[in-house]
Amino acid sequence: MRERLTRRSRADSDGDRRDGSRTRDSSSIRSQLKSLVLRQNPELSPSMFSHGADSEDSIVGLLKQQRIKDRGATTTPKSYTFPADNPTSPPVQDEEPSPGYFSDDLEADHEPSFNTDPELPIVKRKDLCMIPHLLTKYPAFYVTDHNLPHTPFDLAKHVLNCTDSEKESLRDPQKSTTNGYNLVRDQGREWWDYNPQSDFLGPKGDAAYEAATKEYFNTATQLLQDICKQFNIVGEVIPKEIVNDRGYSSMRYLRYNEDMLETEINKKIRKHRRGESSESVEEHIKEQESPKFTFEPHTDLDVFTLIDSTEPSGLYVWNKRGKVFPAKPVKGAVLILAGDLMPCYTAIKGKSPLFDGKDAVSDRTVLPTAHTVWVPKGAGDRYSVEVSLRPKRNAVLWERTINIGSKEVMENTTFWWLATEKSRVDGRKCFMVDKAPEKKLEAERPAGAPGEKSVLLLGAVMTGPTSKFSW
Ligand SMILES: O=C(O)CCC(=O)C(=O)O
Ligand SMILES: [Fe+2]
Repeated sequence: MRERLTRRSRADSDGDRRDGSRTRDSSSIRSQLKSLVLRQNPELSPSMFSHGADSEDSIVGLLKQQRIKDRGATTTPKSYTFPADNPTSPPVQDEEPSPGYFSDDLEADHEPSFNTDPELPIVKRKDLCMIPHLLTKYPAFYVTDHNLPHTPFDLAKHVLNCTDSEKESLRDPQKSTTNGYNLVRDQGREWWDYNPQSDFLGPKGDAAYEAATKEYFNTATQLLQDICKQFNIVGEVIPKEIVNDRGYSSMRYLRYNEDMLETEINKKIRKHRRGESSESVEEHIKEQESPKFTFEPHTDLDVFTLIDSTEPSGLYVWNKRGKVFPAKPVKGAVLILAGDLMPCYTAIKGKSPLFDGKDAVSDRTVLPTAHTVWVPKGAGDRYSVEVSLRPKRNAVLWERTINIGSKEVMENTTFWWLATEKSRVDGRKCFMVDKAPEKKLEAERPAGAPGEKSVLLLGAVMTGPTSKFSW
Protein backbone atom coordinates (compact mmCIF):
# COMPACT_ATOMS: atom_id res chain seq x y z
CA MET A 1 0.00 0.00 0.00
CA ARG A 2 1.44 3.36 -0.94
CA GLU A 3 0.98 6.43 1.11
CA ARG A 4 0.09 9.64 -0.64
CA LEU A 5 2.07 12.75 -0.13
CA THR A 6 1.34 16.15 -1.53
CA ARG A 7 4.26 18.38 -2.21
CA ARG A 8 3.03 21.77 -1.21
CA SER A 9 6.04 23.71 -0.26
CA ARG A 10 9.66 23.02 0.18
CA ALA A 11 12.86 24.93 -0.24
CA ASP A 12 15.81 23.57 -2.08
CA SER A 13 19.21 24.92 -1.35
CA ASP A 14 21.62 25.32 -4.17
CA GLY A 15 23.73 28.36 -3.65
CA ASP A 16 26.41 27.15 -6.09
CA ARG A 17 24.21 27.66 -9.02
CA ARG A 18 24.30 31.37 -8.56
CA ASP A 19 27.96 31.91 -9.07
CA GLY A 20 28.55 31.06 -12.72
CA SER A 21 30.43 33.84 -14.45
CA ARG A 22 28.96 35.98 -17.16
CA THR A 23 28.75 34.19 -20.43
CA ARG A 24 29.01 35.26 -24.03
CA ASP A 25 25.28 34.74 -24.22
CA SER A 26 24.52 37.11 -21.39
CA SER A 27 26.36 39.95 -23.02
CA SER A 28 24.56 39.15 -26.25
CA ILE A 29 21.17 39.65 -24.59
CA ARG A 30 22.40 42.85 -23.05
CA SER A 31 23.76 44.25 -26.26
CA GLN A 32 20.60 43.32 -28.12
CA LEU A 33 18.50 45.07 -25.49
CA LYS A 34 20.78 48.06 -25.68
CA SER A 35 20.59 48.41 -29.43
CA LEU A 36 16.83 47.84 -29.47
CA VAL A 37 16.28 50.40 -26.75
CA LEU A 38 18.50 52.90 -28.55
CA ARG A 39 16.73 52.26 -31.84
CA GLN A 40 13.38 52.88 -30.20
CA ASN A 41 14.61 55.87 -28.18
CA PRO A 42 17.09 57.66 -30.44
CA GLU A 43 17.25 60.62 -28.07
CA LEU A 44 19.07 58.50 -25.49
CA SER A 45 22.82 58.59 -25.32
CA PRO A 46 24.58 55.21 -25.61
CA SER A 47 26.72 56.26 -22.65
CA MET A 48 23.61 55.92 -20.52
CA PHE A 49 24.15 52.22 -20.65
CA SER A 50 27.42 52.58 -18.82
CA HIS A 51 27.14 52.63 -15.12
CA GLY A 52 30.19 52.71 -12.91
CA ALA A 53 32.03 49.47 -12.40
CA ASP A 54 29.32 47.55 -14.13
CA SER A 55 29.37 49.48 -17.36
CA GLU A 56 29.87 46.38 -19.39
CA ASP A 57 26.80 44.93 -17.77
CA SER A 58 24.77 47.78 -19.20
CA ILE A 59 21.11 47.43 -18.34
CA VAL A 60 21.61 44.39 -16.21
CA GLY A 61 24.29 46.27 -14.32
CA LEU A 62 21.72 48.89 -13.40
CA LEU A 63 19.39 46.25 -12.18
CA LYS A 64 22.14 44.61 -10.24
CA GLN A 65 23.24 47.83 -8.59
CA GLN A 66 19.69 48.67 -7.75
CA ARG A 67 19.44 45.37 -5.98
CA ILE A 68 22.58 45.97 -4.00
CA LYS A 69 21.15 49.25 -2.86
CA ASP A 70 17.80 47.72 -2.08
CA ARG A 71 19.34 45.11 0.08
CA GLY A 72 22.01 47.32 1.58
CA ALA A 73 24.53 44.69 0.53
CA THR A 74 28.17 45.62 0.53
CA THR A 75 29.51 42.73 -1.51
CA THR A 76 29.27 42.21 -5.23
CA PRO A 77 26.27 40.02 -5.91
CA LYS A 78 26.58 36.70 -7.64
CA SER A 79 26.79 37.18 -11.35
CA TYR A 80 23.94 36.71 -13.70
CA THR A 81 23.87 33.92 -16.21
CA PHE A 82 21.74 33.71 -19.25
CA PRO A 83 20.33 31.12 -21.58
CA ALA A 84 22.94 29.48 -23.70
CA ASP A 85 23.06 29.80 -27.39
CA ASN A 86 22.88 26.64 -29.34
CA PRO A 87 25.17 27.14 -32.31
CA THR A 88 24.16 23.86 -33.88
CA SER A 89 20.56 24.95 -34.26
CA PRO A 90 19.41 26.95 -37.24
CA PRO A 91 18.46 30.55 -36.53
CA VAL A 92 14.93 31.06 -35.36
CA GLN A 93 13.77 33.03 -38.35
CA ASP A 94 14.59 30.14 -40.66
CA GLU A 95 12.29 27.82 -38.83
CA GLU A 96 8.88 29.09 -39.78
CA PRO A 97 6.41 26.31 -40.35
CA SER A 98 5.63 25.53 -43.93
CA PRO A 99 2.17 26.65 -44.96
CA GLY A 100 -0.50 24.24 -43.89
CA TYR A 101 1.75 22.67 -41.29
CA PHE A 102 -1.18 21.77 -39.11
CA SER A 103 -3.71 21.17 -41.83
CA ASP A 104 -3.79 17.43 -41.17
CA ASP A 105 -4.79 18.04 -37.59
CA LEU A 106 -7.59 20.35 -38.39
CA GLU A 107 -10.74 20.54 -40.28
CA ALA A 108 -10.16 24.18 -40.99
CA ASP A 109 -11.62 25.48 -44.21
CA HIS A 110 -8.74 27.85 -44.72
CA GLU A 111 -5.00 27.67 -44.69
CA PRO A 112 -3.73 28.83 -41.29
CA SER A 113 -1.29 31.68 -41.61
CA PHE A 114 0.65 34.23 -39.64
CA ASN A 115 2.88 37.16 -40.38
CA THR A 116 5.99 38.36 -38.60
CA ASP A 117 5.86 42.10 -38.92
CA PRO A 118 6.83 43.00 -36.21
CA GLU A 119 9.20 40.13 -35.70
CA LEU A 120 6.95 38.24 -33.34
CA PRO A 121 4.22 36.35 -35.18
CA ILE A 122 0.74 37.84 -35.49
CA VAL A 123 -1.98 35.21 -35.64
CA LYS A 124 -5.69 35.65 -36.17
CA ARG A 125 -7.91 33.98 -33.60
CA LYS A 126 -9.23 31.62 -36.24
CA ASP A 127 -5.66 30.41 -36.84
CA LEU A 128 -4.84 29.59 -33.23
CA CYS A 129 -4.11 26.04 -34.35
CA MET A 130 -0.65 27.23 -35.32
CA ILE A 131 0.27 28.11 -31.77
CA PRO A 132 1.74 24.83 -30.50
CA HIS A 133 4.22 24.89 -33.33
CA LEU A 134 4.89 28.63 -33.30
CA LEU A 135 5.64 28.57 -29.60
CA THR A 136 8.46 26.15 -30.11
CA LYS A 137 10.03 28.70 -32.47
CA TYR A 138 9.09 32.07 -31.01
CA PRO A 139 8.91 33.20 -27.41
CA ALA A 140 5.61 35.04 -27.83
CA PHE A 141 2.97 35.93 -30.41
CA TYR A 142 0.17 38.43 -30.99
CA VAL A 143 -3.47 37.55 -31.58
CA THR A 144 -5.65 39.79 -33.74
CA ASP A 145 -9.34 39.56 -34.62
CA HIS A 146 -9.81 38.25 -31.14
CA ASN A 147 -13.26 39.68 -30.32
CA LEU A 148 -12.16 40.89 -26.92
CA PRO A 149 -13.65 44.12 -25.59
CA HIS A 150 -11.34 47.17 -25.79
CA THR A 151 -8.41 46.69 -23.44
CA PRO A 152 -9.53 48.50 -20.26
CA PHE A 153 -6.72 51.08 -20.10
CA ASP A 154 -9.36 53.58 -18.99
CA LEU A 155 -10.03 51.44 -15.90
CA ALA A 156 -6.31 51.02 -15.27
CA LYS A 157 -5.83 54.79 -15.49
CA HIS A 158 -8.83 55.40 -13.29
CA VAL A 159 -7.79 53.12 -10.45
CA LEU A 160 -4.09 53.94 -10.60
CA ASN A 161 -4.67 57.69 -10.61
CA CYS A 162 -6.83 57.85 -7.48
CA THR A 163 -5.52 59.71 -4.48
CA ASP A 164 -2.98 57.98 -2.27
CA SER A 165 -5.54 57.48 0.47
CA GLU A 166 -8.02 55.94 -1.97
CA LYS A 167 -5.29 53.61 -3.21
CA GLU A 168 -4.50 52.64 0.38
CA SER A 169 -8.15 51.72 0.87
CA LEU A 170 -7.87 49.30 -2.06
CA ARG A 171 -5.18 47.20 -0.40
CA ASP A 172 -6.00 43.67 0.61
CA PRO A 173 -6.51 43.44 4.40
CA GLN A 174 -4.29 40.31 4.39
CA LYS A 175 -1.60 42.25 2.49
CA SER A 176 -1.87 40.02 -0.55
CA THR A 177 0.32 41.18 -3.43
CA THR A 178 -2.04 39.51 -5.89
CA ASN A 179 -5.23 41.25 -4.88
CA GLY A 180 -6.12 44.92 -4.83
CA TYR A 181 -3.54 47.71 -4.86
CA ASN A 182 0.24 47.33 -4.45
CA LEU A 183 3.37 49.24 -5.42
CA VAL A 184 7.17 49.07 -5.65
CA ARG A 185 8.02 52.69 -5.08
CA ASP A 186 11.66 52.77 -6.19
CA GLN A 187 10.86 51.03 -9.45
CA GLY A 188 8.03 53.49 -10.05
CA ARG A 189 5.64 50.61 -10.54
CA GLU A 190 2.17 50.20 -9.08
CA TRP A 191 -0.60 47.78 -9.85
CA TRP A 192 -4.12 46.69 -9.04
CA ASP A 193 -5.10 43.02 -9.17
CA TYR A 194 -8.44 41.40 -9.73
CA ASN A 195 -8.50 37.93 -8.27
CA PRO A 196 -11.88 36.21 -8.43
CA GLN A 197 -10.86 34.00 -5.51
CA SER A 198 -10.67 37.02 -3.20
CA ASP A 199 -12.95 39.88 -2.29
CA PHE A 200 -13.22 42.53 -4.97
CA LEU A 201 -11.23 45.58 -3.86
CA GLY A 202 -12.10 47.99 -6.66
CA PRO A 203 -13.02 51.66 -6.28
CA LYS A 204 -15.89 51.89 -3.80
CA GLY A 205 -19.39 51.83 -5.21
CA ASP A 206 -18.21 51.73 -8.80
CA ALA A 207 -20.33 48.96 -10.28
CA ALA A 208 -19.35 49.86 -13.85
CA TYR A 209 -15.66 49.39 -13.03
CA GLU A 210 -16.36 45.99 -11.52
CA ALA A 211 -18.53 44.82 -14.41
CA ALA A 212 -16.05 45.92 -17.10
CA THR A 213 -13.11 44.41 -15.23
CA LYS A 214 -14.88 41.07 -14.90
CA GLU A 215 -16.00 41.12 -18.50
CA TYR A 216 -12.47 41.63 -19.78
CA PHE A 217 -11.12 38.99 -17.42
CA ASN A 218 -13.71 36.45 -18.55
CA THR A 219 -13.23 37.02 -22.27
CA ALA A 220 -9.44 37.13 -22.00
CA THR A 221 -9.22 33.92 -19.98
CA GLN A 222 -11.53 32.33 -22.56
CA LEU A 223 -9.04 33.27 -25.28
CA LEU A 224 -6.20 31.77 -23.24
CA GLN A 225 -8.24 28.61 -22.73
CA ASP A 226 -8.89 28.47 -26.48
CA ILE A 227 -5.12 28.61 -26.97
CA CYS A 228 -4.76 25.70 -24.51
CA LYS A 229 -7.26 23.70 -26.55
CA GLN A 230 -4.94 23.82 -29.55
CA PHE A 231 -2.49 21.67 -27.63
CA ASN A 232 -5.15 19.03 -27.01
CA ILE A 233 -6.18 18.32 -30.58
CA VAL A 234 -4.46 14.95 -30.65
CA GLY A 235 -4.43 14.12 -26.92
CA GLU A 236 -4.67 15.85 -23.57
CA VAL A 237 -1.51 17.94 -23.20
CA ILE A 238 -2.87 20.76 -21.09
CA PRO A 239 -5.14 19.34 -18.38
CA LYS A 240 -8.86 19.62 -19.11
CA GLU A 241 -9.40 21.27 -15.75
CA ILE A 242 -7.48 24.31 -17.02
CA VAL A 243 -9.38 24.44 -20.28
CA ASN A 244 -12.70 24.25 -18.41
CA ASP A 245 -12.02 26.11 -15.19
CA ARG A 246 -10.44 29.51 -14.53
CA GLY A 247 -8.85 28.10 -11.41
CA TYR A 248 -6.53 30.66 -9.84
CA SER A 249 -6.43 33.01 -12.83
CA SER A 250 -6.16 36.73 -12.23
CA MET A 251 -5.94 40.10 -13.97
CA ARG A 252 -3.60 43.02 -13.31
CA TYR A 253 -3.66 46.72 -14.22
CA LEU A 254 -0.16 48.20 -14.12
CA ARG A 255 1.20 51.72 -14.18
CA TYR A 256 4.86 52.62 -14.62
CA ASN A 257 4.67 55.94 -12.89
CA GLU A 258 7.21 58.62 -13.82
CA ASP A 259 6.31 60.90 -10.92
CA MET A 260 6.74 58.16 -8.38
CA LEU A 261 10.15 57.35 -9.79
CA GLU A 262 11.16 61.00 -9.81
CA THR A 263 10.02 61.49 -6.22
CA GLU A 264 12.04 58.50 -5.09
CA ILE A 265 15.16 59.72 -6.86
CA ASN A 266 14.78 63.19 -5.35
CA LYS A 267 14.28 61.67 -1.92
CA LYS A 268 17.55 59.78 -2.30
CA ILE A 269 19.39 62.89 -3.41
CA ARG A 270 18.07 64.88 -0.44
CA LYS A 271 19.06 62.08 1.87
CA HIS A 272 22.54 62.17 0.44
CA ARG A 273 22.82 65.91 0.89
CA ARG A 274 21.92 65.47 4.53
CA GLY A 275 24.88 63.13 4.70
CA GLU A 276 22.82 60.06 5.39
CA SER A 277 24.13 58.15 2.45
CA SER A 278 27.67 57.27 1.55
CA GLU A 279 26.98 57.16 -2.17
CA SER A 280 28.47 59.87 -4.33
CA VAL A 281 26.47 62.74 -5.76
CA GLU A 282 27.72 61.74 -9.15
CA GLU A 283 26.14 58.35 -8.78
CA HIS A 284 22.83 59.90 -7.82
CA ILE A 285 22.92 62.20 -10.78
CA LYS A 286 23.74 59.30 -13.05
CA GLU A 287 20.91 57.40 -11.56
CA GLN A 288 18.60 60.28 -12.18
CA GLU A 289 19.58 60.41 -15.83
CA SER A 290 19.81 56.72 -16.44
CA PRO A 291 17.36 54.69 -18.37
CA LYS A 292 15.50 52.44 -16.06
CA PHE A 293 14.52 48.85 -15.85
CA THR A 294 11.10 48.99 -14.36
CA PHE A 295 10.32 45.33 -14.20
CA GLU A 296 13.07 42.84 -13.60
CA PRO A 297 13.52 39.98 -16.06
CA HIS A 298 11.24 37.13 -15.14
CA THR A 299 8.93 34.40 -16.33
CA ASP A 300 5.27 34.36 -15.31
CA LEU A 301 3.78 31.88 -12.89
CA ASP A 302 0.94 30.70 -15.09
CA VAL A 303 0.03 28.70 -18.17
CA PHE A 304 -0.32 31.70 -20.47
CA THR A 305 -0.25 35.46 -20.03
CA LEU A 306 -2.14 37.96 -22.15
CA ILE A 307 -0.75 41.49 -22.25
CA ASP A 308 -1.71 44.75 -23.85
CA SER A 309 0.00 48.04 -23.12
CA THR A 310 0.07 51.71 -23.99
CA GLU A 311 3.02 53.59 -25.42
CA PRO A 312 5.79 54.17 -24.48
CA SER A 313 6.63 50.68 -25.42
CA GLY A 314 8.97 48.92 -23.04
CA LEU A 315 8.40 45.18 -23.07
CA TYR A 316 11.12 42.84 -24.37
CA VAL A 317 11.01 39.06 -24.63
CA TRP A 318 13.70 36.62 -25.66
CA ASN A 319 13.92 33.10 -26.90
CA LYS A 320 15.95 30.12 -25.77
CA ARG A 321 18.86 31.10 -27.95
CA GLY A 322 19.02 34.56 -26.44
CA LYS A 323 17.50 36.47 -29.34
CA VAL A 324 15.68 39.51 -27.99
CA PHE A 325 12.40 40.72 -29.51
CA PRO A 326 10.77 44.06 -28.73
CA ALA A 327 7.15 43.32 -27.87
CA LYS A 328 5.58 46.67 -28.67
CA PRO A 329 1.86 47.20 -28.45
CA VAL A 330 0.23 46.35 -31.79
CA LYS A 331 -3.09 48.02 -32.51
CA GLY A 332 -5.98 45.61 -32.23
CA ALA A 333 -3.76 42.78 -31.02
CA VAL A 334 -2.94 41.25 -27.67
CA LEU A 335 0.38 39.66 -26.88
CA ILE A 336 0.55 36.12 -25.49
CA LEU A 337 3.46 34.76 -23.45
CA ALA A 338 4.02 31.20 -22.29
CA GLY A 339 4.17 30.70 -18.53
CA ASP A 340 6.13 28.50 -16.15
CA LEU A 341 3.68 25.63 -16.41
CA MET A 342 4.05 25.13 -20.14
CA PRO A 343 7.30 23.12 -19.97
CA CYS A 344 5.59 20.85 -17.43
CA TYR A 345 2.73 20.13 -19.83
CA THR A 346 4.75 19.86 -23.03
CA ALA A 347 7.71 17.87 -21.73
CA ILE A 348 8.74 14.52 -23.21
CA LYS A 349 6.13 11.93 -22.27
CA GLY A 350 6.86 10.30 -18.92
CA LYS A 351 9.38 12.96 -17.91
CA SER A 352 9.06 16.16 -15.96
CA PRO A 353 11.23 19.26 -15.97
CA LEU A 354 10.61 19.29 -12.22
CA PHE A 355 12.71 16.19 -11.70
CA ASP A 356 14.34 15.23 -14.98
CA GLY A 357 15.69 18.68 -15.77
CA LYS A 358 16.54 19.25 -19.37
CA ASP A 359 16.20 15.55 -20.17
CA ALA A 360 12.48 16.26 -20.11
CA VAL A 361 12.74 18.87 -22.84
CA SER A 362 12.38 18.17 -26.54
CA ASP A 363 12.20 20.63 -29.40
CA ARG A 364 8.41 20.46 -29.05
CA THR A 365 8.53 21.61 -25.47
CA VAL A 366 7.20 25.11 -24.94
CA LEU A 367 9.47 27.10 -22.65
CA PRO A 368 8.35 29.94 -20.40
CA THR A 369 8.85 33.34 -22.00
CA ALA A 370 11.54 35.40 -20.28
CA HIS A 371 10.63 39.07 -20.41
CA THR A 372 11.44 42.42 -18.92
CA VAL A 373 9.97 45.90 -19.02
CA TRP A 374 12.28 48.78 -19.55
CA VAL A 375 10.97 52.30 -19.99
CA PRO A 376 13.42 55.16 -20.38
CA LYS A 377 12.93 57.91 -17.87
CA GLY A 378 11.22 60.88 -19.44
CA ALA A 379 9.14 58.80 -21.84
CA GLY A 380 5.98 59.22 -19.78
CA ASP A 381 3.75 56.84 -17.88
CA ARG A 382 3.09 53.43 -19.29
CA TYR A 383 0.00 51.35 -18.54
CA SER A 384 -0.48 47.67 -19.16
CA VAL A 385 -3.22 45.15 -18.65
CA GLU A 386 -2.26 41.59 -18.01
CA VAL A 387 -4.33 38.43 -17.63
CA SER A 388 -2.82 35.21 -16.26
CA LEU A 389 -4.38 31.80 -16.80
CA ARG A 390 -3.60 29.55 -13.84
CA PRO A 391 -4.90 26.23 -12.55
CA LYS A 392 -6.33 25.73 -9.09
CA ARG A 393 -3.81 25.80 -6.29
CA ASN A 394 -4.03 22.08 -5.69
CA ALA A 395 -3.70 21.11 -9.38
CA VAL A 396 -1.20 18.26 -9.60
CA LEU A 397 1.72 18.99 -11.90
CA TRP A 398 3.50 15.73 -11.44
CA GLU A 399 2.98 12.46 -9.65
CA ARG A 400 5.76 10.08 -8.83
CA THR A 401 6.75 7.33 -6.46
CA ILE A 402 9.59 7.97 -4.08
CA ASN A 403 11.12 5.96 -1.28
CA ILE A 404 11.13 7.39 2.20
CA GLY A 405 13.11 4.99 4.31
CA SER A 406 11.65 1.58 3.49
CA LYS A 407 8.30 3.00 2.41
CA GLU A 408 7.15 3.69 -1.14
CA VAL A 409 5.27 6.92 -1.21
CA MET A 410 3.24 8.49 -3.98
CA GLU A 411 4.21 12.15 -4.15
CA ASN A 412 2.05 14.81 -5.80
CA THR A 413 3.71 18.05 -6.77
CA THR A 414 1.08 20.76 -6.86
CA PHE A 415 0.87 24.11 -8.58
CA TRP A 416 0.91 25.83 -5.21
CA TRP A 417 4.16 24.15 -4.27
CA LEU A 418 5.69 25.63 -7.38
CA ALA A 419 4.20 29.04 -6.59
CA THR A 420 5.57 28.96 -3.05
CA GLU A 421 9.01 27.93 -4.21
CA LYS A 422 9.11 30.71 -6.73
CA SER A 423 8.06 33.31 -4.22
CA ARG A 424 10.95 32.28 -1.97
CA VAL A 425 13.54 32.92 -4.62
CA ASP A 426 15.41 36.01 -3.71
CA GLY A 427 15.92 38.40 -6.58
CA ARG A 428 15.40 35.96 -9.37
CA LYS A 429 12.10 35.11 -10.86
CA CYS A 430 13.04 33.07 -13.90
CA PHE A 431 13.06 29.36 -13.80
CA MET A 432 16.55 28.18 -14.34
CA VAL A 433 17.70 25.43 -16.55
CA ASP A 434 19.43 22.59 -14.96
CA LYS A 435 19.15 19.01 -14.05
CA ALA A 436 17.72 18.79 -10.58
CA PRO A 437 20.08 16.81 -8.38
CA GLU A 438 17.85 14.06 -7.09
CA LYS A 439 19.39 13.95 -3.64
CA LYS A 440 18.28 17.50 -3.02
CA LEU A 441 14.70 16.71 -3.82
CA GLU A 442 14.10 14.15 -1.12
CA ALA A 443 10.68 14.56 0.33
CA GLU A 444 11.71 14.24 3.95
CA ARG A 445 13.74 17.44 3.89
CA PRO A 446 11.94 19.87 6.17
CA ALA A 447 10.39 22.85 4.44
CA GLY A 448 12.38 26.05 4.79
CA ALA A 449 15.17 24.54 6.90
CA PRO A 450 17.24 27.29 8.55
CA GLY A 451 19.89 28.90 6.43
CA GLU A 452 18.50 27.58 3.19
CA LYS A 453 18.43 29.72 0.12
CA SER A 454 15.62 28.64 -2.09
CA VAL A 455 16.59 28.16 -5.70
CA LEU A 456 14.26 26.83 -8.31
CA LEU A 457 15.39 23.84 -10.27
CA LEU A 458 12.37 23.61 -12.38
CA GLY A 459 12.72 25.10 -15.77
CA ALA A 460 14.81 22.63 -17.62
CA VAL A 461 14.40 24.90 -20.48
CA MET A 462 17.55 25.96 -22.22
CA THR A 463 19.90 23.99 -24.34
CA GLY A 464 23.66 24.10 -24.37
CA PRO A 465 26.49 23.47 -21.94
CA THR A 466 26.05 26.55 -19.77
CA SER A 467 22.35 26.14 -19.67
CA LYS A 468 21.46 27.94 -16.51
CA PHE A 469 18.98 30.71 -16.54
CA SER A 470 19.23 33.03 -13.65
CA TRP A 471 19.32 36.71 -12.86
O1 LIG B 1 3.81 45.61 -18.12
C1 LIG B 1 4.06 44.69 -18.89
O2 LIG B 1 4.03 44.83 -20.12
C2 LIG B 1 4.46 43.34 -18.35
C3 LIG B 1 4.17 43.15 -16.90
C4 LIG B 1 4.68 41.83 -16.43
O3 LIG B 1 5.58 41.25 -16.99
C5 LIG B 1 4.07 41.18 -15.27
O4 LIG B 1 3.20 41.79 -14.60
O5 LIG B 1 4.39 39.99 -15.00
FE1 LIG C 1 5.52 39.14 -16.50
